[in-house]
Amino acid sequence: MQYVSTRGEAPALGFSDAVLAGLARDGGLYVPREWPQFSAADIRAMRGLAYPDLAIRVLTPFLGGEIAAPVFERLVREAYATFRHEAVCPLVQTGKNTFILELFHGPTLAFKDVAMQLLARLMDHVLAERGQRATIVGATSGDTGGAAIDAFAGRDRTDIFILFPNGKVSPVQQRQMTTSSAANVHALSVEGNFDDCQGLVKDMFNDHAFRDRVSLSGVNSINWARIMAQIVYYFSSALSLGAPDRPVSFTVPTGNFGDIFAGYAAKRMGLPIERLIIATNDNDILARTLATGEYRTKGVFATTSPSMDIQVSSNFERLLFEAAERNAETVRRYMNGLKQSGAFAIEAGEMARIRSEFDAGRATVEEVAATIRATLEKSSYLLDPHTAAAVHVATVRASGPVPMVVLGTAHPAKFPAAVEAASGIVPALPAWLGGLMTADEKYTILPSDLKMVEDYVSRHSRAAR
Ligand SMILES: Cc1ncc(COP(=O)(O)O)c(C=O)c1O
Ligand SMILES: N[C@@H](CCOP(=O)(O)O)C(=O)O
Repeated sequence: MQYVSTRGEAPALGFSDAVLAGLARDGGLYVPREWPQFSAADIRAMRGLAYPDLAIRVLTPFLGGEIAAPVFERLVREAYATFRHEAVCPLVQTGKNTFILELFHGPTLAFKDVAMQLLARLMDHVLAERGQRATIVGATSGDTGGAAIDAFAGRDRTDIFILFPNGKVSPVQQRQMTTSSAANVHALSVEGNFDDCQGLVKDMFNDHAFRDRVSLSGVNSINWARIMAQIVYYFSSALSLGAPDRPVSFTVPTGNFGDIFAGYAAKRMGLPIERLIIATNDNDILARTLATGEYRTKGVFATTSPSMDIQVSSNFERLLFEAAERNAETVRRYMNGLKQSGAFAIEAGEMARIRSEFDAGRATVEEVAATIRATLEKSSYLLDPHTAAAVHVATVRASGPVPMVVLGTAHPAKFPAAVEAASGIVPALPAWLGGLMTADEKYTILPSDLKMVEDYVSRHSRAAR
């Protein structure tokens, strides 16, 4: 299996190189050259598999034989042994034909753990085999950072630098990043918003001299392995609801478009998915794009679902590549438009292809709060604000007999203030995180300035030459 860049000007790479590369050298994102295919019979044969066994079955074709089967199996089993629920990602029924796929039973209570626990082990393995070290940078609007720090803390072959927007993440999210005592962990509070943090990360990758000097790797969903690992839970939930003999739809709380792109990938691999519904908060660039055919950035609003406070939705580039029938020149043109004027218009044929697979809707802060209240009253189920945004959109958009699965992307205890304001209930952190709110914090505040961030990373990375 080879991986190609959405911008067509970087070399195609094998699996291990694509995982270490993160962003392609032409600024594009890696995607598999072709989608592995599972027939209905293959999918039927997956019924009843435990989550790690299913992950091994679904993900092995992506490895291109580069990781020995027993090694991969061990890494997968270790990754999902960190989850506190036996099913890893359980499916909970909340209405007649509606389900929440709970993705928050990992160490940091967000769906990011599902991919990050595996990615850290894969990277460690590849680096150890090559006798190399890497410098990892990541941008977070709150959840990726904590998950990455948990997964990489104490790993000798990597130093990890997480950029989060100063004052714009929840206190629980911040402490999950700032209370690690591991020497290889660096939490950087950037004076800006998430898009600034993500822009800095991409600029570091596009500064090739810096990139090579520190052996840069990334753990955001620009890294193919993040998307790859997230494909598995689309299979697990659809199988529980009768796949391949019964189609399923998904509504996904969306920011950087990684999670829902994993659903698109599952569909391309043969999983019978009827609709993929993008749910945004007030930062509704993707809902507007689906409605108008134009991707146009505007200011970012702070909402009660901060992890989705995003304008530049990285993985939408992967969908554009597919919608343009893998024409990298079209993707380059769109991305140049985005860089120069903050906008680009998507051609009609491409928009039609996107609309044939996706719907989109948004939930305002008030609608999120009302949904938390209503779901508690109706189903005795306490939602976090991100999942609530998706439940609202699913309720407005879904109809018909096809089961609707909403991705439950975070535990409500990560956002106690918003959940309490909406429901009157203060969700408690699980016992294993009991000391989080009193532990000492350690972080560095930096301006949103490429040179200053690069200097900091260079000075603190053991991989820097
Ligand atoms: C809790 C939560 N829900 C939803 C999202 C959006 O996911 P994605 O960025 O993959 O679209 C995020 C951030 O990524 C998140 O942390
Ligand atoms: N919402 C994310 C933003 C980064 O997304 P990623 O999936 O590309 O890592 C977060 O919580 O940090």
